Amino acid sequence: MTNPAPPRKSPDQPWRTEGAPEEPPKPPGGRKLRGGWWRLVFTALVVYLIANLVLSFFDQANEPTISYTEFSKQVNDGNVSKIYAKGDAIQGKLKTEQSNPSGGKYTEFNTQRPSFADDQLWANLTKHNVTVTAEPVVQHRSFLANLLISLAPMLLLIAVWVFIARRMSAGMGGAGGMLGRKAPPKPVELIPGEKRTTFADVAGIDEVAGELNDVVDFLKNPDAYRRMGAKMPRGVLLAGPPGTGKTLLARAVAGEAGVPFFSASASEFIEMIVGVGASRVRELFAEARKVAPSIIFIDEIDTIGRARAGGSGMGGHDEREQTLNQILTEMDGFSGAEGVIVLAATNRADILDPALTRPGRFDRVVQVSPPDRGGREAILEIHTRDIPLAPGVDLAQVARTTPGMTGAELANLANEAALLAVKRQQEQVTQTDLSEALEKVQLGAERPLVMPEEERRRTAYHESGHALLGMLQPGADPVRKITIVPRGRALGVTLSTPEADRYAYTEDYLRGRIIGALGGMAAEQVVYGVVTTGSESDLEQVTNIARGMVSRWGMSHQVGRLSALPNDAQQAYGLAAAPQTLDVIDSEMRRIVDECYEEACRKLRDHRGQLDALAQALLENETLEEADAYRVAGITRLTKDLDA
Ligand SMILES: Nc1ncnc2c1ncn2[C@@H]1O[C@H](COP(=O)(O)OP(=O)(O)OP(=O)(O)O)[C@@H](O)[C@H]1O
Ligand SMILES: [Zn+2]
Repeated sequence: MTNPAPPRKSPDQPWRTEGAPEEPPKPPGGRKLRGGWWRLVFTALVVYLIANLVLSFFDQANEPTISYTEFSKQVNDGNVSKIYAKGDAIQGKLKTEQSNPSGGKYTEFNTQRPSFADDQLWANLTKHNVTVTAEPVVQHRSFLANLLISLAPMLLLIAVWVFIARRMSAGMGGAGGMLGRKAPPKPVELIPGEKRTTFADVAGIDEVAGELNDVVDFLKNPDAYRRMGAKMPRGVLLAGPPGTGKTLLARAVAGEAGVPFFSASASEFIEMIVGVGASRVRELFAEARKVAPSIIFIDEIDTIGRARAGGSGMGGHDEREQTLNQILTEMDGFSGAEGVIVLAATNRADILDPALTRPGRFDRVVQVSPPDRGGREAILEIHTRDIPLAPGVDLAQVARTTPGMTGAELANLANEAALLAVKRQQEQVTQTDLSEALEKVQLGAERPLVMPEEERRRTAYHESGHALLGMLQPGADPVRKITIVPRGRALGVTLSTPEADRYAYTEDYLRGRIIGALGGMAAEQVVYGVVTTGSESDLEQVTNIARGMVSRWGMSHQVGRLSALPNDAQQAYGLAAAPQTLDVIDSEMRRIVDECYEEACRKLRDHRGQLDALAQALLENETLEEADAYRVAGITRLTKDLDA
C-alpha cells in the first residue's frame, strides 16, 4: 500500500501539471516457466549416467570370472581353499595363485555353475576339503539397485512431468493443480485466526453494500429461499475503477454471511498451457460446492471475459475462451439453490462479453464508484482506527481536499501519515503529517536534484505559466500549491484541486483545463521564444481532454453529437471509425488545442508582470502555497471553499 497515486486520466480528479514525463515504461511482465525444468532434465540425465558408470565399475570387480571348466579343474587339483555360493553363482579363493588365460594372475575368482552340470561338485569339494559357505554372496548390485536402474528412465520422465505440473499449478496461485496433486483451493475466511471482513470495514459505498444485502441474506439462509422457490442471482458483477474496494466488498459479503470465500484472479487462469485454466475453474467450483453456501470471487474478470469474436489474434486466445466457457458452464450448472454465488470484479465492464451478463450468469451489475466527501471521511476513519491521532486532527478537512481519491488511495494516505509520524518519532499522527502525506501522494516524493540556475528559472516560468492561467480562468479549479522542488519525475509541479466533488464538466471548464495545461509551454514560448521537452505529460493530458471533447462528449460541431470512436468492445467486434471520421476528429482536436494555446500565450503576454512576479517568488521560495500564490499574482479568488 505504498504506491503513489496513479496518474489521473479522467478529468474528475485533482490534477497537476508538471514539467517532465511521469510514467516510466513498465518492465515487460515475463514468464518464469522456461529455463528451470530444462536444467532439471539435464541434471537428472547426468546423475543417471554417472550412477550407471559407478555401478558398472563395481560390476567388473576385482576377481576375474573364470570358466566352470577351469573351476572344476582347480577343485580337482586341490587348489581351492574356500567358496561362497549362492544359487549357481560361486565366488572363491585359491590356495596358490594361478595365471589367467586372458592375462594376469588371480587368487580370487567368480564363476557360474551351469544348470545342466550334473557333476559331482559336492563330492569333489568335500573330498578336497574346500570350505563351503552358503552365506549370501556379497552382491555388488542389490535387487533394488537393479530395479532402479532399469526403471530410471521412466522415473526420470515421471519426475520431470510432476515438476512441470507443479510449476504450472504454482503459477495458478498455488491453489489446486492437475495430477490430483491436491492443494485444494482454500476458502480464505476459513483460515483460522484470520480476521473476518464485514461491511463495517467498508465505507462510502453504502448503497452498494445495500444492494449486496440480499445476497448476504440468501447465503445465510438458503433454505428459506429454496422453500419459496426463489432464485438468487448466480453471479454479481462489481464494476468500478481500481481501488474502489471491490475486493474488500466481496470479502465483506462472505464475512457478513459467515460463509467460505474463494478468491482467484482471472489472469491466473490464462497464463497456463491450454486446458489447465479450465480445469482449474472446475476445481475451484467443485471445492466451493463442497462447502456451500459459499462465495467465489474472480478478480479482473475482463482479462478472460472480454468480448470474443473479432479475432484479437492475441496469444492465449484459445485458453481464454476455454476458461471463459468453463466458467459459464459451471454457472449454468448451478441449480440456483446450491448456494454458491460468484462475485466478479472488473474495471472494464464496457468490454465484457455479453455472454457473461446474460440472465442466469452475472445478471446483476453493481457499480462501485469513488467515494464522495462524506464517504472519504468515513474511509479515513476506518483506516485511522488503529492509528493514534493527535487531538485536533480534522479528517473532514482531509476529506474535503481529496476529491476523486479512491478508498485504496485514502488508505495509502493514512498509512503514509503514520510512516511520517514514526520517522519523526512522534507518539501521534498530526494534521501536518496528514497534509504532508497528501502532498507526497499527490505530487510525488521530493527529489534531491541540483538544477543549474538557468534551468530553475525556466522551470519557475513554466510552473508560473500553469498557475497564473489557472488563477485567471473563472470557474477553474483553484491553485493549491506551486513548487519548483523536483518531485517524483517532475522538475516542478502546480497542483490544482476542485473546491468540491465534480461529476460533470462544461465545455468552458474543459477548455480552461487545456489552457492551464498548456500554460507551462506557453510561458516558455512567451519568455524564451523556444519550448523544451518539459511539456510531455502536459501535452498528453491536453490530448486526452481534447479527444474526449470531440469524440465522446459532443463538443465539436464538425463531428456532431456522436460517440465517434468505437469503444473497446466495439473494436473487439471489428468496428473501426471511418477514415474520414478520423480525419475530422484529428482536425477538430487540433483546432481546439491551437485555439487554447493561442489564448494561453495571449493571456500570459497580457499579464506578463504577474508572470514575472510569480516566477521571481518561486525562485526565492521554491514553493508557494495557495494564499501566497494568489497574493503574489494580485488575484482575488473568485470562489470560496464551500466548507471553509
Ligand atoms: N470503500 C472502502 N472502504 C474502506 N476501505 C477501502 C474502500 N475502498 C478501498 N479501500 C481500501 O483499499 C484497499 C484496496 O481495495 P480493493 O483491493 O478492494 O479495491 P479493488 O476495487 O478491488 O481494486 P482493484 O480493481 O485494483 O482490484 C482495501 O483493502 C481497503 O484497505
Ligand atoms: Zn507543465
